[in-house]
Amino acid sequence: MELTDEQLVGRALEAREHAYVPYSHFAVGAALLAEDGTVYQGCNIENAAYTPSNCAERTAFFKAVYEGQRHFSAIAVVGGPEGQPVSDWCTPCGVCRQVMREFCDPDSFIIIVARSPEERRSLLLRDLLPEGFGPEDLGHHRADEAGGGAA
Ligand SMILES: O=c1ccn([C@H]2C[C@H](O)[C@@H](CO)O2)c(=O)[nH]1
Ligand SMILES: [Zn+2]
Repeated sequence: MELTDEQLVGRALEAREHAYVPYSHFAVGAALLAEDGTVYQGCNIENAAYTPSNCAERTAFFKAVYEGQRHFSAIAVVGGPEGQPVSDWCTPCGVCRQVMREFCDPDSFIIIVARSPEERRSLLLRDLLPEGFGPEDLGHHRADEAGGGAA
């Protein structure tokens, strides 16, 4: 049975529980849906040196790519002050939008931002990263496709 958007947000809320955020105290969770139906969860992971911090969205993408996934349909993202229920929208940062651009079709990949499983907004990657720079701009096909590599 296909996962609903509501269920994907539930998985993002679950992931948020694992956020390691001793510096910002802003906890984020993400749930990335691969085209084969597998869900990869991610949380933000901060660092005393600050710049090595990783967002929830990228944690989910990097877990998935490591597991061999290259095709994705959607990601749900929830975030807010640690220890409190989510009460506002949390949209992906620019770095995460660029990571999405590497693996996802801007015209079909959906970013679901949510305050709760019931209160959601669905955004298209194209609208969050207009005229983005991607693999094709370097003459690359998607790396997993036949004939991948330089065009
Ligand atoms: O969409 C977002 C926005 C922020 N953060 C993280 C980065 C940092 O750890 C904290 C505050 O910016 O939230 C995410 O994980 N995803
Ligand atoms: Zn980010």
